[in-house]
Amino acid sequence: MLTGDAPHAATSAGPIPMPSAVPPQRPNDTRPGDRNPNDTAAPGDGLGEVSGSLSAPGFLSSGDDAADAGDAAQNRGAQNRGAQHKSGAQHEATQGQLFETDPPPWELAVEEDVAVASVVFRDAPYGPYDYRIPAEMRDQLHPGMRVHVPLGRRKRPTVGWCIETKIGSQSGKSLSDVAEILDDAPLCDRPLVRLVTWMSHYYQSPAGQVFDALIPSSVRASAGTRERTYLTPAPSTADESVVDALPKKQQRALRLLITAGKPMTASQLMVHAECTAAPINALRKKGLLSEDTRREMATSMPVRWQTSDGEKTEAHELTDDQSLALQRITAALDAAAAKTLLLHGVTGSGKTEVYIRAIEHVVKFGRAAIVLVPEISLTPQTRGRFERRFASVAVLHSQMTPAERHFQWQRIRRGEVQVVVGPRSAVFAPLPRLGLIILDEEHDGSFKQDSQPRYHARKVAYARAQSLKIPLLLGSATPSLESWHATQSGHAELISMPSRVGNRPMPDVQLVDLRIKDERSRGGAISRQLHLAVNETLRENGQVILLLNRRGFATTIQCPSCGHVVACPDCEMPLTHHRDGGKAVCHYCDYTIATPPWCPECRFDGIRYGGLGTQKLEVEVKARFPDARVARMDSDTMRRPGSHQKVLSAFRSGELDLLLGTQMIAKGLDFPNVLLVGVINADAALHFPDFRAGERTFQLVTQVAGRTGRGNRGGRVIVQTFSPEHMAIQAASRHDYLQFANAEIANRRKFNYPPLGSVARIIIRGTVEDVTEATANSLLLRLESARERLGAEVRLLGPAPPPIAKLRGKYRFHLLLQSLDPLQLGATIRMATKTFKIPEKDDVQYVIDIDPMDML
Ligand SMILES: Nc1ncnc2c1ncn2[C@@H]1O[C@H](COP(=O)(O)OP(=O)(O)OP(=O)(O)O)[C@@H](O)[C@H]1O
Ligand SMILES: [Zn+2]
Repeated sequence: MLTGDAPHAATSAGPIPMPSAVPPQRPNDTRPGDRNPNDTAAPGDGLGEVSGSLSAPGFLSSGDDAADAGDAAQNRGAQNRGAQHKSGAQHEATQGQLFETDPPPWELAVEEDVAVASVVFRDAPYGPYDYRIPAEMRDQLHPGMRVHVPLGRRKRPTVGWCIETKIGSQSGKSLSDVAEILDDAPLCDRPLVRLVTWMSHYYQSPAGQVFDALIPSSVRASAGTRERTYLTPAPSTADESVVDALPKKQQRALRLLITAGKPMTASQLMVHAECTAAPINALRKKGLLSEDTRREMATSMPVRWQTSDGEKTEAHELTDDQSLALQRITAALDAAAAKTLLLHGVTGSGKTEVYIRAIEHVVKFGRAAIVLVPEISLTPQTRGRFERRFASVAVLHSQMTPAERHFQWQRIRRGEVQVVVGPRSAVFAPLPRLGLIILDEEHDGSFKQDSQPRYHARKVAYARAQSLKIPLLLGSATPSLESWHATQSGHAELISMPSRVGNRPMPDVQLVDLRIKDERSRGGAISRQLHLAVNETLRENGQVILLLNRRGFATTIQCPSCGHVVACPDCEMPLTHHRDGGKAVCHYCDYTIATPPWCPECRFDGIRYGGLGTQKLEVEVKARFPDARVARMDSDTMRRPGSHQKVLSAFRSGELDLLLGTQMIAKGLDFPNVLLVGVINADAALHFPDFRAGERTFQLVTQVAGRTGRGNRGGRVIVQTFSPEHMAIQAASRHDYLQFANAEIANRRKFNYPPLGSVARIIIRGTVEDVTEATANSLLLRLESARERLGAEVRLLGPAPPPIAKLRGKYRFHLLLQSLDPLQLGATIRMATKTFKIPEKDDVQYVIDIDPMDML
């Protein structure tokens, strides 16, 4: 979400126009296939099929809800799909075949045949292109390895990824040769290579770039390793007379190496034989030593993190809800089926304990699990909960050094790890015997990557689980509508845990209507009720959490005389005033200036800071409650590694009374002494021009409310809002997920928004505004003609300037595509962009975002 904790409501821009009716497109007799035989992104046989079958069930990508939507056009879509895709059982079978490991093709080969490698590249041209595999490399080259190959007319040596090895025909003789193999072993196994090609196809992102997302750069660069050369006696030394004929020192060194019976480096041998380098070099020259160079970790990695914030974790005796949930999960595990399960458990229902038990079941059978969590949840608390229950856990997080990351990756790949816990990229963890994937807080926005490849970890996890025939477990107190809808349409199994551990009641939520003047406090952000409640809580030695989802001090800097708003020259967004350091900062690009003392337009002395950020709230809190020990948690105060942990353990141990901050404090925290949660402005995200605004607001309020009432002392919540009657806020105040989900699904159905239909977005950006717009328009024309040629039912909207119309000095336009069928959507874009070239002088780029999570 760019650089801000919460992007500012872009008040100047209106909502993206979304006409309410889908213009009916005449369906063609021939339904568009989703793949093009020449398509670079779907190389090889059947890979296009894979993408088809993975998205066909519509789960998380929507697309087959047509049947329950009921109108004629939609039913037509359903029939089409019926014809295209096989029924459940058949479908399973196809998928099984697709994911089976093929035998190495040359086992079946006839002699004249040529071994060929398909290679993809990071930069254009992306490939895949075929290369001949020289005979001596045949046994060494496998998919998932990097190679050096000549590329282009000038035969420029280029690094590429091998995605397939196969037998080519005689014409293969004209192919260039693979020049060099760069890896000793594949960096990913075949199912992962297939995942790459699927992602490349589905997200329309070059496979070479997907590999880069999959394999950490630290692994590609062998961070923290060095090359060492090991010596062993050469075969000729088996002849005693050869050894006997050597000078004394050489003899001694060689005999030592022979009796050692294991390889040694030259320096090890020097120590053992108490000699200098000279005799060893002499032996080398005589060919009496075999050398073997290997790359290995420079040192064993120190474990740098502290595994606890002071919480004690023992195994709990399961509640009835937990036992039932666990039974359903273990049944899926035992059935070895690619089943998706949604664990909908209210806040504090003990979902983590269920995950741990499920993983114990997996580990018992020698398999391993991945647990994906939002980055923000990678607190010592989460770590501790897993690390204390399993012998071998790898926690991946953003503050690891490259060497640590590489070290963990190697451990994981060697099969030494039972559980990998990490943010979205951990979905690619190369566990050799993966048995279960879990997404905790599966609704969280951080699972979507906002740079190429713009994948969603839930969808990728789904694809990986399907291909390996293992269960995928999604957990949340506020499931995404995508996952919820999947349970309603039979694509996922719903497991509910409707009550809290120990039958603790859900906290009482009180709404404060900020429209009523008396409710607001004069000049401050804290209402009278909230003020009283904080005081009362502090008197009882309880702890308080206050949520304000906007960082900084003041969110606008405006001149009261001429109305000028100080804005970023590159993004045209209002700058946020940060009191520490007296800075004005752009939350989109981090552009920073000293806060202007007077109006830069009219020189009026008395510029005003409007709006409210966490820094200002902190000042107010300290003034109102001078005796309280207060800490602020937002991305400004949490920059340094370990700062999170420090504040949280101080809060747990009771050294702090009040924690205020952005959404960082809303998630996952489990502190029994929090008796009061205050939400300063629940509507902050409600009026965004985004169809998910209501969903985000519901999730945020429900999640932060869930931080209280987790101990024996109860808890309550005060939510300040200008829209107390809004459905999302009403439902959150009653902890009523079902009411929210049903109402929201009905809303989305009106416009076929996800999860009922699929959306894609193309962002076009450039340095000159009208050139950029013209490019967007010509892309639109191509999309229209592709739609026509494919007979695809796709709605096209735009081009229009998005709410962030300028970013980092570039003008932006976007096009939105909507369809009930993700395959038609993908095919239309693929066809339209296939040969779309923008002249270099225009300086315009475009990015495709499939299933976008924001519209900014
Ligand atoms: N069976 C049990 N008996 C007693 N305590 C339990 C049991 N299961 C879990 N707990 C405790 O209940 C608390 C809440 O559990 P947990 O944090 O897993 O909830 P959660 O469902 O993940 O909530 P949230 O969605 O709010 O993060 C924890 O302190 C946990 O140790
Ligand atoms: Zn900016």
